[in-house]
Amino acid sequence: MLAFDNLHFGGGLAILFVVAILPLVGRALLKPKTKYRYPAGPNGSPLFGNLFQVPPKYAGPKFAEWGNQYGDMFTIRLGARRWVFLNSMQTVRELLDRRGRLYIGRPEFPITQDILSGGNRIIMMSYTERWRNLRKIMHQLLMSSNSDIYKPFQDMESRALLWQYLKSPEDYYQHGARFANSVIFSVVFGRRTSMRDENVRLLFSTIDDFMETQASPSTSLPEQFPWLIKIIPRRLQWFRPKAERVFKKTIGVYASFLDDLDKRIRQGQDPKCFARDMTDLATKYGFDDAQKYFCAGSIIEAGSDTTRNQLNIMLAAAAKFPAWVATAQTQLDAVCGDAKRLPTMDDWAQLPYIVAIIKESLRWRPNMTATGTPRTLIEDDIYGDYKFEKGTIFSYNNFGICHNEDEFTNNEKFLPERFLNDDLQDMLKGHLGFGAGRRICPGWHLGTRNMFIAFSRLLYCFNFKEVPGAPINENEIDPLAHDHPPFQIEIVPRSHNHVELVERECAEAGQAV
Ligand code: HEM
Repeated sequence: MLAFDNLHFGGGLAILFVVAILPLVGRALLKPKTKYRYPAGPNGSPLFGNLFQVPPKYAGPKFAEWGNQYGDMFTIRLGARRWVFLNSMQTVRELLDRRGRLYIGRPEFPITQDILSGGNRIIMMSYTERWRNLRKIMHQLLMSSNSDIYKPFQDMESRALLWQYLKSPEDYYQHGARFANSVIFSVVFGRRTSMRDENVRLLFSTIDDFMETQASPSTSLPEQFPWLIKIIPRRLQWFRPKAERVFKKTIGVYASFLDDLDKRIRQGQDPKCFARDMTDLATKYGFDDAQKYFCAGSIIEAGSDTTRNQLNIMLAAAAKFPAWVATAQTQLDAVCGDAKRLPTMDDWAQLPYIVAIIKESLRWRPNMTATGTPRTLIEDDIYGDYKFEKGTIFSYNNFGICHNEDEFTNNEKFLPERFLNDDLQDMLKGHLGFGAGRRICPGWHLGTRNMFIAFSRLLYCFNFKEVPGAPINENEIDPLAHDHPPFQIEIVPRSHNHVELVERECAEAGQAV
């Protein structure tokens, strides 16, 4: 979808201006640069390239189709920029992993990063010293040796999750959102959250604002023509007022998290949380206030929505393919008995099937990134017959690879068994759910532990069914469904004993939020 929704008179003028100069720029773009050689790809229009062939939502199947047509790689042009898509696990491993040093930048996002995020969102940051410092802070916070620190929060919040599923299963999507948000908020700011918190509601609305603008490569016309921003007079930039408003709102929400922490400390509380160390580290690296706010806020944002979506994906798969749920429950019952006790993180080694479910849920449907996450090449590179120019954008064709029969047989089915192999315990192997190379998700360890505790407990205590007359469309699980259910689903306790177990073990955690 193009960013024409709030078009006003200034916007109209700007578009006239753009249309007038595009032919000149188009000619320059089309000039062949014989030094470089790129994989083939679908034809597009001279000026906009393939921009209008990309569906604005749920673009995965279109990219899978191109992947099937062109093999290992294909090239498209979105606006002014050339994108190469990698269509096999092998090319992703070779280019993004083995040559990760080169494939480490991010493209320019002149609206969603420079204006809407004030240049501060780590996910869209180019390869700069600030990005390197932020990654160091994230690693310090999220490294696996810290897992004992976040384990109690995951235990408590997953108990609250079960309680809420029991009491109001129709709000399952909100309970998942609260679970994910409260774990990361407790780790970073030392406080649990509830969906009634105004700040949590505002946080999710800032994520929506951001994702709506950024989600698809074709979301916004000027974003695909970065030079445009530089030449359109500022007062004619029709996208700017909204982006600036969102930036202001986002900074306000993030600042309120740190202000609230300061207030609690002044009141004599001594919350043990990472925000305190993070602020010291950010000061050490010379971050200004906005950069500090985004450092904390980005972790909350990244840690909340991804786990929430992953829960929705697992639920959809459970309702559509009940056979694997029965296998999971047999293993859970063997370890925890008949509603005797809840699974815990210490059961990890005895529950390999749950670990396989985590990996299959990351493969079966993409979380936020059906078409992968882009990165830019920071030096020229040669691969086989191809020669790529520095600055070219690369992405892994996430949906296309995961739904290619040569990579995954019976790819449409949810089959955790496919991951029951020697690589089972390497949570980054065999799928692209956490990305690849040096931009890989730094929160993968926390993310997988979130999934383990939530998946195992939910599958132990509940059954999931499609609602008659409302089949789940697994190709359209809305990743931004904060205020409405992404699909209808029937959630029922497995037995009276399981109800009693949840009442007994989870009431305290659940009633407090
Ligand atoms: C189910 C859980 C999660 C999934 C599926 C997920 C997925 C992803 C993906 C696909 C990327 C892009 C990687 C790339 O470009 O190759 C990413 C980046 C990132 N993730 Fe996660 N993530 C999850 C949980 C988390 C958590 C819990 C945190 C932090 C608490 C986190 C923090 C980040 C950050 C900061 C980045 C940006 C890294 C960069 O650009 O350098 N994620 N994540």
